[in-house]
Amino acid sequence: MRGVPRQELYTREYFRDVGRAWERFLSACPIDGSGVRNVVLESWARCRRQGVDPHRRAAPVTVDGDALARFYDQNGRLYDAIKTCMAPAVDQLAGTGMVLITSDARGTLLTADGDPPLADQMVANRIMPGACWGEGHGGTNAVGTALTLGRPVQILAQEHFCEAGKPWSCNAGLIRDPVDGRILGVVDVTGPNNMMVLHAGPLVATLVNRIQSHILMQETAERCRLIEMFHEEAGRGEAVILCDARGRVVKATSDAGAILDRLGCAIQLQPAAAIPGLSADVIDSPTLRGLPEWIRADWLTPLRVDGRCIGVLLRLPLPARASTPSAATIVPAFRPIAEASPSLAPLLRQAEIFAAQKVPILLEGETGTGKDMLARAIHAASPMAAGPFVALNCAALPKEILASELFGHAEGAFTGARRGGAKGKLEHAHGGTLFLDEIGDMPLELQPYLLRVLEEKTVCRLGEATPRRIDVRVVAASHRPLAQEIAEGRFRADLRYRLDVASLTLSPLRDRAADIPHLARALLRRIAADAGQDLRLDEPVMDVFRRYHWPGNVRELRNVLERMALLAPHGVLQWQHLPPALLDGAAPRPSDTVPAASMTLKSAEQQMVLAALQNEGGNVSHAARALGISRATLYRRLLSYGVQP
Ligand SMILES: Nc1ncnc2c1ncn2[C@@H]1O[C@H](COP(=O)(O)OP(=O)(O)OP(=O)(O)O)[C@@H](O)[C@H]1O
Repeated sequence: MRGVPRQELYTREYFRDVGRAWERFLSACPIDGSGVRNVVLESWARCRRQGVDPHRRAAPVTVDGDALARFYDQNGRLYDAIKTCMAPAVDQLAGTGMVLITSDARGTLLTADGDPPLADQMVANRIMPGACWGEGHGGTNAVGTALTLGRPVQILAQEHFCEAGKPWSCNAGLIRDPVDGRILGVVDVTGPNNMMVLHAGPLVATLVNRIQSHILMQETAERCRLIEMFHEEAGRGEAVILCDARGRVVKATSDAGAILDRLGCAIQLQPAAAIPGLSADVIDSPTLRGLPEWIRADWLTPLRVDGRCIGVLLRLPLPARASTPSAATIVPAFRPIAEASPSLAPLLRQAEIFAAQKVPILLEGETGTGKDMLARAIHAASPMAAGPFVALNCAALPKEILASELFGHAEGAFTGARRGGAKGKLEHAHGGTLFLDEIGDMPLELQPYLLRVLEEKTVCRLGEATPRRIDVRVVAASHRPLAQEIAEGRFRADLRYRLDVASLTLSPLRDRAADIPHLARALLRRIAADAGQDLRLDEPVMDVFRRYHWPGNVRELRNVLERMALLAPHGVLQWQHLPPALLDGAAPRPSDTVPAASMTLKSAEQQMVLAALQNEGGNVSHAARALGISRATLYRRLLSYGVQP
């Protein structure tokens, strides 16, 4: 094998040698020293490896009929540029003995225009839109081989691997994206005349340049429009990345790179760098298929012109909140919970995903942790939101009444049954959500019936045999872990498995001390709004709140705040308004690192001091006197407990 000087390429002898070498190649005979160009021999070897049929007389048509219109759409920008820039050359093809071809990046032809006398031969070999001349389909040819090698290529007559190409010589150049250099497609000049095609290089290069310049102009105009939209849309202080329709970064705020790092996306925010998986196609797909996991759907703002997505704004969560989903990035139904309890953000993210499905959801958590509130938010965030939300407490009713409340009853089903029968909560909740609170207290005998309803999605009223179809999402809650109820024989394992398709456990307030200030302020805002009064919490009170054990969880916190609000004449809730139980119970928690003995002593002293102050109505002098210490000592003590006198 050797490189062949250009002037020898179009001699009769060369083509005779190439023809012989091809025959030998097909019969698997050695062809060393055949004189055929390396670029051709290497391509033949690739074709053989890919199983291309050398006797193929026509390239395969891979896109036709309705698919052709979609194909032009998908290559919209390239196709427009080709049509605009090639029109003058196409108009002058008559009498030239030439064909002008363009293809996409796979070698599927977008256009094929020829001198009219060549039309029949073009059709016979499938030099036409929709036919694929990629090397793996059409064998060695300028379009396919240029795409494979990533550079301009000429392939002359016998050098083609398939018979379909042998009547032609072709000269191809690559169209590259002017922003990132990616190959977009090919321009190719083809004809039966080797000489003419060999000298078509400048024509190919001119057409390629025109097409690339046209695309560049379009891209530049679009980027300017995107930057305008960026300034209109992005708020001050936001961390935002602006990407074009292919996910390529156009602009980013200075903090965006660091946030991306933190989110685990290792890309450098340089011009033309692309965010993998972020493109107009993904954004326009109904389920955002292909969107990388680290990007949340609500961080995306598609930017459209005439309905077409030309780019996207990616709003990143700010650094302090980047490790967990922030309240701002959580769907509105869950936002009040997230704002009051930031530590619940990961759980709410899961709830958001569960809410979107119709699966049963099980909520576990101590009393007062917010199960009822979460159930309502799940309903509001679900596709059933427009339907009813019906709640039933399974612990509150005797067995017979609970059965009738849940399943409904037929007329005469039992003494006292309603005339005409009555719907149960399951039927009332049709098209919506049924919240079964304290499910762990549902009598064992009723549990199989509920299980059947969940499995068959039908309900039979008591005293009736006809099943009625219902479309209900069940959210069940239990303040006792159901696993323990099953172990003690009070709950059926099969019902738990059915309910436990998606389960969420709300942790007790004492385990999320960081939430306490947020919760206290959120609850106080609500109490203040109800009372039509301005209410404020003194910081020392917050310290007591943080230390307290909260057996009644959020409900208890709300009750404490309501009580304090009643006692606070000027709307400032201070430590002297705290209920004694809180002062008594605000001893340091076992998790504190103070040694046990000193902890007891310290807490006893603290309780004594605070109780004295409370007894004296907050008067420091009187309390100091009652305790037998100086005012200065009392102040020092209070400061050491974190209480501002
Ligand atoms: N994250 C939260 N943000 C604001 N308020 C909350 C939150 N969690 C709970 N609450 C409030 O606490 C109170 C108790 O909540 P909820 O009734 O939802 O608890 P629960 O777990 O269902 O209690 P139970 O097990 O006793 O039925 C309600 O007033 C609720 O509004």
